[in-house]
Amino acid sequence: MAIQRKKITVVGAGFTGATTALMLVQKELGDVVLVDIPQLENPTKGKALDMLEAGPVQGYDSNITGTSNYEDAKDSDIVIITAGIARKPGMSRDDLVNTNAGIMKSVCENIKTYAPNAYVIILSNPVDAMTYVAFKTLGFPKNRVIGQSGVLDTTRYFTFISQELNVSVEDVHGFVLGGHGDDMVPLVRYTNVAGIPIDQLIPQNRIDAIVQRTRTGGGEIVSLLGNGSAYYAPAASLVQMTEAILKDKKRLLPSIALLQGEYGYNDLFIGVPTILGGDGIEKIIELNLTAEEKAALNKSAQSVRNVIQVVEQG
Ligand SMILES: NC(=O)C1=CN([C@@H]2O[C@H](COP(=O)(O)OP(=O)(O)OC[C@H]3O[C@@H](n4cnc5c(N)ncnc54)[C@H](O)[C@@H]3O)[C@@H](O)[C@H]2O)C=CC1
Ligand SMILES: O=C([O-])CC(=O)C(=O)O
Repeated sequence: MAIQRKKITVVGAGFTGATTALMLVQKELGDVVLVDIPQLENPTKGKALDMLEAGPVQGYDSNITGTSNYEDAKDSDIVIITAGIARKPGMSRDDLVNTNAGIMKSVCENIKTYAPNAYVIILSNPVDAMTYVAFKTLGFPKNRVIGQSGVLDTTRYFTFISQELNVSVEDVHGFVLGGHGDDMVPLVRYTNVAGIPIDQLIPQNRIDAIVQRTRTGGGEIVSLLGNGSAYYAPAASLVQMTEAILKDKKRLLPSIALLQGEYGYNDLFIGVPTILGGDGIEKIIELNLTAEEKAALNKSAQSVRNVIQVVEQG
């Protein structure tokens, strides 16, 4: 049988979804189907056609179509869910929970019907809880239901470190653990620049400031934009995760994964280091944490549990 291009569906054709779609075709990771609600079918088709027409200039052959019909997502290899409302200044991500839980359930019912073998990556906020809602609705195995937060939080952390030291972003390594909220845990002890621990390069008070700016990085953008939230770095993060899966790269990237005993948590979706490859989350990496790091992670885990409780009561 002829080799076929991969099929990637992006649900939600707003700021994050449309930007993700463009970055996916720019990298020729597959043909993209952009899905939004029926009331926005024409604008969704229009965005997709506009992106398709950039192909000859940019040199990509990936196809991209817009639709409100989930049948067009049939047999997708990857589904990325960005559907939902975004926060505005003064709101927390958790304020979105009730609206977005309803949207997530309806989207996942369709994905379950039309793309039962897909690897599903969730972006909609509050993303740890939305990944849990998606998992419950889809009924897919846990390796195929993956939330995005840590790649984004980590790329922000790296940006601030590289700016502080005036070094290439390519030389900064490490990651951020925990829920995608202001309690997230940038792991300073595991952060280095070309192998040199950052506490040998940056004074403690500046590290503390970078950690704090990372934790509130999403809010910083929300305040600046005034009417929505970040989309370029979130889209880039989704594309990196998609590429890791489609190319079976076995990248060690932070993902929101279902923990069943790892880090001492049960039945909790939260950000942890994972191996992302051709079978989705192929492994969760368990790190030794100091008492202080574990306490910080416990606090973040409790925040996620509180939001999940709202979902379950609603
Ligand atoms: N996890 C993360 O790191 C990040 C999460 N987000 C979240 O992603 C979500 C999307 O953000 P934006 O794209 O900026 O918002 P947006 O408002 O620009 O786009 C959302 C799109 O979802 C669509 N939509 C709503 N209900 C739908 C349904 N049932 N089926 C299909 N599409 C539906 C809307 O019509 C809209 O076009 C928000 O919840 C935001 O908080 C955003 C950035 C980072
Ligand atoms: O801050 C928001 O609401 C969107 C988001 O999750 C981020 O940019 O980290």
